[in-house]
Amino acid sequence: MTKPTEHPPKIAGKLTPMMAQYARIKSEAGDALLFYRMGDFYELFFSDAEKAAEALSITLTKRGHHEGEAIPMCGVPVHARDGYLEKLVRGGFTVAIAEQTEDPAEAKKRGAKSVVERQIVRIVTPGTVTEENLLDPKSPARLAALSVVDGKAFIAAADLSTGEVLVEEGPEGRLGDMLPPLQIRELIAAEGERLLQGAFAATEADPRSFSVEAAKGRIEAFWGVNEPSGLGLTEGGALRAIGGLLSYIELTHAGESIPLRMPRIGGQSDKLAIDEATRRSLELTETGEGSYKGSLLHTIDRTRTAAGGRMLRGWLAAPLTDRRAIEERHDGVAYLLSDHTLRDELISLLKGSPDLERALARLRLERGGPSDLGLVQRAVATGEALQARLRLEHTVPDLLAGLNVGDRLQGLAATLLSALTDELPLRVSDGGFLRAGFDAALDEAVSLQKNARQHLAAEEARLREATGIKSLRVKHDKTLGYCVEVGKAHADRLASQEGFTQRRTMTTAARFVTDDLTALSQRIADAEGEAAAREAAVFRELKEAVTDAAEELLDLAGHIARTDTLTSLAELAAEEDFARPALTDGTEFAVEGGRHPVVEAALRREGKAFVPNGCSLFDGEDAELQLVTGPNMAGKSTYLRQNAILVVLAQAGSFVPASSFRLGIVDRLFSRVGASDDLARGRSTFMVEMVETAAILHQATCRSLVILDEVGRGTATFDGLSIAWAALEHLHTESRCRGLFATHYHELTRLAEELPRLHPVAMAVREWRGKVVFLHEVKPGAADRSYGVAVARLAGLPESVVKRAGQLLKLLEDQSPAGGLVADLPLFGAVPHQPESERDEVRAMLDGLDPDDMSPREAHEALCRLKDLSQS
Ligand SMILES: Nc1ncnc2c1ncn2[C@@H]1O[C@H](COP(=O)(O)OP(=O)(O)OP(=O)(O)O)[C@@H](O)[C@H]1O
Repeated sequence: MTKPTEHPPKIAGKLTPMMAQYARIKSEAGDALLFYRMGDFYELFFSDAEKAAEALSITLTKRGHHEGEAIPMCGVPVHARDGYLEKLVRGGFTVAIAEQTEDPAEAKKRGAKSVVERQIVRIVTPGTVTEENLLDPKSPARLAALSVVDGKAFIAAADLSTGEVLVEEGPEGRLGDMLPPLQIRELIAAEGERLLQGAFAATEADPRSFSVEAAKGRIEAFWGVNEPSGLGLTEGGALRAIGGLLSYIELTHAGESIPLRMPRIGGQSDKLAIDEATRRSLELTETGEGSYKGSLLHTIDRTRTAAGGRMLRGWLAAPLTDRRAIEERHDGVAYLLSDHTLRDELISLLKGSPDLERALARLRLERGGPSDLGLVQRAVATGEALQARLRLEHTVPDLLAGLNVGDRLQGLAATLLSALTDELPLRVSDGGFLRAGFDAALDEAVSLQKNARQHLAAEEARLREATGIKSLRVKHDKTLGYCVEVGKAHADRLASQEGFTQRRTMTTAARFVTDDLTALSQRIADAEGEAAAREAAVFRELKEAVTDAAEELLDLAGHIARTDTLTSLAELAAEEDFARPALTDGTEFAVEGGRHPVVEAALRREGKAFVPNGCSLFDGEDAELQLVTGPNMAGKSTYLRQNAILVVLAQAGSFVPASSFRLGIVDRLFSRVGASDDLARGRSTFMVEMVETAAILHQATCRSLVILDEVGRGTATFDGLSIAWAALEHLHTESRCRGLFATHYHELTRLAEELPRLHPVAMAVREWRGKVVFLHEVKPGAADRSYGVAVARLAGLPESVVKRAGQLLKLLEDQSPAGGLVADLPLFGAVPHQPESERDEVRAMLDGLDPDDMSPREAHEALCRLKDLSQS
C-alpha cells in the first residue's frame, strides 16, 4: 500500500549528507520500497533492504553506520531492474524509484562532498505497471478506483498499457459482480472506506484526491474538458472515482503526463452477472490453483494476436445478455466456420500482427522508440490486408465488416515504410533507423560521415605530396581529433614547415595538427551530432504523425482484435465440433450431447473419450431443477459445471461443446461446485457455504441459472439435510430459476415427489464382479445407493477394510427400520445390540467425520478406529 508521507521511517539523528538525502526521499516514498539509484545500481537500505533481500533472495550487506549500528543494504543492477521489479510487485510490494536527476559533474561543482540530486520518478504498483516485460500480453493491466455514495458504487478503471478508461456504476450490493469482469490488478479506495478483498492488490489513498472539486481539475488536465458532464460523468460518485484514479496515476508517475483515452461509461448493465465464487468454481480464466494453464480460457484460446487474446479474455470474463449483441458474435463465428479457406487466410494474415494498442501507448507515454513505429506500420499493413481479403466476400457479417483503413492511415503507413529501415532499434539513441533518401538533411550529414574516409585519404595524399614525407599518415587521436603522424626521423623537418604544430611526441613517432585537419575533424564531429539530432527530429515528427492518428489507429486495433477473436472462435468450433447456440428471450434450457471442454481435452490427452450428456431444465413453460445423485467420481461435478460453462460460452459469443443448445438468456449465473475455503478471512467452510447460499437465494431470479453442489455437507447430517431441503424448496417455489443441485443426501430425492418441477437424475454406474464401473451417463431417476464402499476400493483402501466396510454397510442397510425420513438416514443409530454408551461413541466419531474431506489413508484409519470402538 502506498501512503506517501504517512510513515516516515525512523532514520534520524546524525546523518551523512547522502543518508540525509536518502531519509528525505524515503519519507516521501512511505511504505514503498525505495530503489535509490547509485551509479549502475539501485540500492536499498534499512528495513527496505531486509525485506527486498528476502523477497528477491539476494545478499544483504552493510554500508556505514547509523546510531552505532551497521546499516543493512542490498542492491540490484540497473540493467536487471525489471526482473526484480516484477518479483517484488507480484509479491505485493510497491516500489518507489529514485533516479539521479543531475549529472554527477554538476554536483561536483558545488563542492567535493555535495550529493547528486535525486528524485522519485515512479512508484511502481501492481496496477500502474507499463513496462513491456512486466505485462502479460494477453491480459489487461487495469487499475481501478472505487467510490461508494448513498448505497451506489462507482468504479473508474484505467489500463495504462493501452490508455483505455472505463467507468461503471451499480448498487453497492452488486460490487461483487461489478469488479470481476473488469479484471483489475489493483483497487484503490479513499482511506477509511471499506477496502474490498479479491484477486487484486488493495490500496488506500488520500481521501482528498476523491473530492469532486479535485476531480474536475484533473479531468480538465487529462482530457482538456472543463465540463465533466460532456464526458457523460454526471454523478458525484463517478467524479470521485475518476478523481481518485487520476490522482493516483499522477502520484505514481511523479507528474509525468500519461495519455488516457476519454472514459467509456457503463458497459456492464447488459452483462451476465457472474460473482467471484462462480468464476473460481468454473475456472474461467484461471484454475483453482491460480494457473492460466488448465483454465477454460486456456483451453479455448486460438487467438493469434495479443490484443485478440485480451479481447477473448474480456468476452469470457463478461458475457452479454443482449440477444442481438450475442447473435452478432455468433453470426461472425458462423460465417468464418463455414468457410475454412477464408479462415485460414485470415489466420495467416493475423499471425505475427503486432500489438498496436500497446505500441501506441508506449509512443504516447514517450517510452516508445523506432521499433514501435515499425509495429504501427506493420499493424496498418495487417489491417489493409485483412480489409482487402474481406472485400472479396459478397456480404460479411456486421462485426467483420467495419474494418476500414482510411487514406490517412494508408498515408501514414506508406510514410513509415519508406522512412524506416528493416531492422529497427528499441531506442532513438541507438540511431541508424532511417532509410537513405528519406530526409535530405540527414542524408547529407550521414554522407559527410561516410565520406570522411575519402576526405581524409585525399588530405593524406595531398600532405605527403606537399611535405615530401612518404610515410606520413593521417590518424585519429582521442584528444586531438584527426592529426598527422610521422616517424621520429621526420619530426624536426615537419616541425619547421609552416602550418604544422607538433602536439604529441611518442617514442617512435610524433603527431601534428593542421588547420585543415582540425576543421575536418570538427566537420565530421558536427556531422555525427547533426545526423543524430536530425534522426531524433525525424523520429519526433513521425511519432507525432502516429499519435495524432491515435483514434483511428485504436479503432483499427479494435477491428483487428475482433477479427482475430472471431476467427479464433470459429477455429475452435471447427476443431472441437462446437455447435451454434439457439438463443431465446424465455427461460429455455435444452442441451443435447453437452461436453465439458477442459475435462474433454484432459481425457483426450490420456486417450480416453468424454461421454456427452444432455440436460433439460425447461418443461415447455417453466424453468426446472434437476437433483443429481450418484457416487463420488461418477462425474457429477463435471456435469454440473459443463452446463454452466455452456451458458458462459454461448453468451460470450462462442459456439458451444454440444450437439445442440437452446438457451433462454441467463441474467445471473451461480455456481458453487467443489469445496471453497475462505480461511484467510477466518470463516469456516460451512460459514462460507451458508453466506454464499444466502446470497444465491436472495439474488437468483427466474432468469438465473443456479448450480449447487452438496449444500449443507459442511455440518452435521440433520442440519445439512434440512438446509439443503429448504434451499431447494426456495429455488423451486420462490426463485423459480433453472438449476442443478447435486447431493449425497439420497433422502432429498423424496422431495422430487412433492415439487413438480424438480426432477431427479443420476450418474449411471454398473457393478461388475463387485467392482463399480462409472458410465458417466446421466439418467433420469435417483441413484439407488452411493457405492461409497466400492469407490473406496478404487481409491486403494486395503481389501480387508473394504470387505469389513461392506459387511458393516449390509448390516446397516438390513437393519434400517422403514419409514420416516429421519429414520432413513444412514446413521449407526440403526444398529441394534450395542450398549448405549458405545453406540454414542461410535456415533460421535462418525458425526465428526467428513468423508469428502478425507484422504484414503485417513478413511482407512477412521474405519479401523470405528471397528475397534464397535468391537471393544
Ligand atoms: N462425461 C464424462 N465422460 C468421461 N469421463 C468423465 C465424465 N465426467 C467425468 N469424467 C471423469 O470422472 C472424473 C470425476 O468426475 P467428477 O469430479 O465430475 O466426479 P464427481 O461425481 O463430482 O465426484 P466427487 O463427488 O468426488 O467430486 C473426471 O475427472 C473425469 O476424468
